[in-house]
Amino acid sequence: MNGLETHNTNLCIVGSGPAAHTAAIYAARAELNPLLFEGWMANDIAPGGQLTTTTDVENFPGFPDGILGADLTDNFRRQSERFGAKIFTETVTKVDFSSKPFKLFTDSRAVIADAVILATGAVAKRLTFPGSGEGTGGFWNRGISACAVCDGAAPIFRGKPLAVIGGGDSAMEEASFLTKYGSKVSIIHRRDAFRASKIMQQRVFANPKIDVVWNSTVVEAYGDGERGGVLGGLKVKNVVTGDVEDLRVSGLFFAIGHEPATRFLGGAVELDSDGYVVTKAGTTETSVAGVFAAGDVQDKKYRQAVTAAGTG
Ligand SMILES: Cc1cc2nc3c(=O)[nH]c(=O)nc-3n(C[C@H](O)[C@H](O)[C@H](O)COP(=O)(O)OP(=O)(O)OC[C@H]3O[C@@H](n4cnc5c(N)ncnc54)[C@H](O)[C@@H]3O)c2cc1C
Repeated sequence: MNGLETHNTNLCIVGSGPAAHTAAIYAARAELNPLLFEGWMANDIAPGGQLTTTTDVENFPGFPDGILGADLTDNFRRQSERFGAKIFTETVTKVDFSSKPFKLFTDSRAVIADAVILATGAVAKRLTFPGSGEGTGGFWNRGISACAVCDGAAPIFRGKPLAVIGGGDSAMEEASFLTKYGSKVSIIHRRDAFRASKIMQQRVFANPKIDVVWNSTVVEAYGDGERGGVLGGLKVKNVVTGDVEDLRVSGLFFAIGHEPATRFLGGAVELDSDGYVVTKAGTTETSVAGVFAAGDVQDKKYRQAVTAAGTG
């Protein structure tokens, strides 16, 4: 097909996280000979998906001592391969679901598939400022996280002041959740009002462990002199007055939303207003019969490895 190497398959799986690999393990064991495209830095995430961007995963059953995210995804991949799933480290850039069999394209391959499982996940949005990154001088995964539910219970946050950036329902939920662990939680919001639902706001305002830093953005994260390379605090700028204040915290959680990886679909299946694939309630069926969606690409509520694996 147009000079591309062409493959025919019963099932093509797009993605590389727990949803994609669970689907691959089940399909391979059912002798459907699935082809899986794990992407090559698709959405700037390594093959393996979001878990490759974190350290210890402590809430995935079967690993009582926790497991590194990268090791867990390596295990998923090995298990898929063990049962014969064929894995390509390429990103699917285009699809054609207008007729059966379905067609999918990477830069070098075309796939003709009877069925498709979309498991391309989502990306937790992050902010960039001095100290927010990885490596030397940055506190990503050393105090800064984009997932309070995943990381909030870590010992470095216990009994310490914490902060959340955001103003929507997730920010309210994450701040409330973090009060179980932190000594107090500051929500930093760039406006003078939240867009979260009223009930979520009320819960936050009624919680004595939460305070709100209105009209403010974080301009810098700095380290804790005593504890080496972990987060010690933030420089927070009031966008109205221009004043910069110091906020001592041991944890900072971005709760500014996720972006589902659905652009490459070009409208081939129905998406909701936030860009997530719409599935029929209680199933993984999309608007196109024979095309299924699993994991975070169709789930903006639970967004956990175990739920992604469950739908896969
Ligand atoms: C920092 C952080 C820490 C987390 N910690 C935990 C935790 O401790 N416990 C927990 O349960 N959950 C945790 N999560 C959430 C968990 O990682 C996700 O819920 C889960 O990984 C979602 O799995 P998924 O299969 O939907 O896909 P994802 O993990 O989102 O992976 C999908 C992957 O598919 C690939 N892809 C995307 N587009 C294409 C394409 N067009 N072609 C080919 N490949 C493509 C990319 O590599 C992409 O990353 C964490 C998330 C983050 C961001």
